[in-house]
Amino acid sequence: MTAMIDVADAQKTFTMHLQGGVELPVVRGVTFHVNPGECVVLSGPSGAGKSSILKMIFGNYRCDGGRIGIRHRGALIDLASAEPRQILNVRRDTIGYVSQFLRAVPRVATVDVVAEPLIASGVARPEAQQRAGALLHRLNIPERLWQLPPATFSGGEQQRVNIARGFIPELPILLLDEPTASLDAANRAVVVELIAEKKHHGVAMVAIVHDDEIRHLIADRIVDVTSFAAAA
Ligand SMILES: Nc1ncnc2c1ncn2[C@@H]1O[C@H](COP(=O)(O)OP(=O)(O)OP(=O)(O)O)[C@@H](O)[C@H]1O
Repeated sequence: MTAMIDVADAQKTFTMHLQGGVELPVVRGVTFHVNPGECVVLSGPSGAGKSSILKMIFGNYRCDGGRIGIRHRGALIDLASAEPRQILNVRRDTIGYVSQFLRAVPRVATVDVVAEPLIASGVARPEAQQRAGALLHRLNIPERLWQLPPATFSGGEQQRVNIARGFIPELPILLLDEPTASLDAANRAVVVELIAEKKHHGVAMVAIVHDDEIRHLIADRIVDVTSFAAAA
């Protein structure tokens, strides 16, 4: 099977320019792949480099070496050496990222915050809003809140809006950074279902989850990043 994500020997060292150029090696030799329809969960203790690896795959952190192979519109491209414009194209058409926190534009109604990625990809506004509403409904955001901006919502409500916004586009790769962190059991179960549906549609996912129960429910494989820790 052709992998959607193929990371080979990737490494990252942070250079602390404000601390006299101190070098902080974080990971090296990062090697794993993700097939379509598969969810790989990164495990390892706090500070081991899980989020850094996710950001390397999203092109937020540039690698110092190795390859981040991404299947984009049928061709394999290396994000480790890609130009910024190509990274933006990959984010538009191929890789979605669900971060832990919602970064919403002020004064935009919740339903539009969720619908926006679909509208940006060419879906007509009424259909995008209808699909956004269906997802908000599944995630137990009451309809009376849909026209309000999410800025004043509770932490868990904001996270569910964020999940809806992250899951709504139909992209072939999805990166999940603690998608269930502040959710109750019922909403955690909805997220597990949404992940299962993405798998069914062939989406390749890389996730960070600290909850052991969720990890075992969603993981097809677990990659322990401790083995990639760079010696300081
Ligand atoms: N932008 C950055 N600049 C400098 N150091 C960084 C940066 N991002 C991460 N690090 C360092 O890299 C190491 C790994 O951090 P990372 O967030 O990837 O770990 P993690 O395994 O995701 O941890 P946690 O489970 O606590 O979120 C940490 O020591 C962190 O301080």
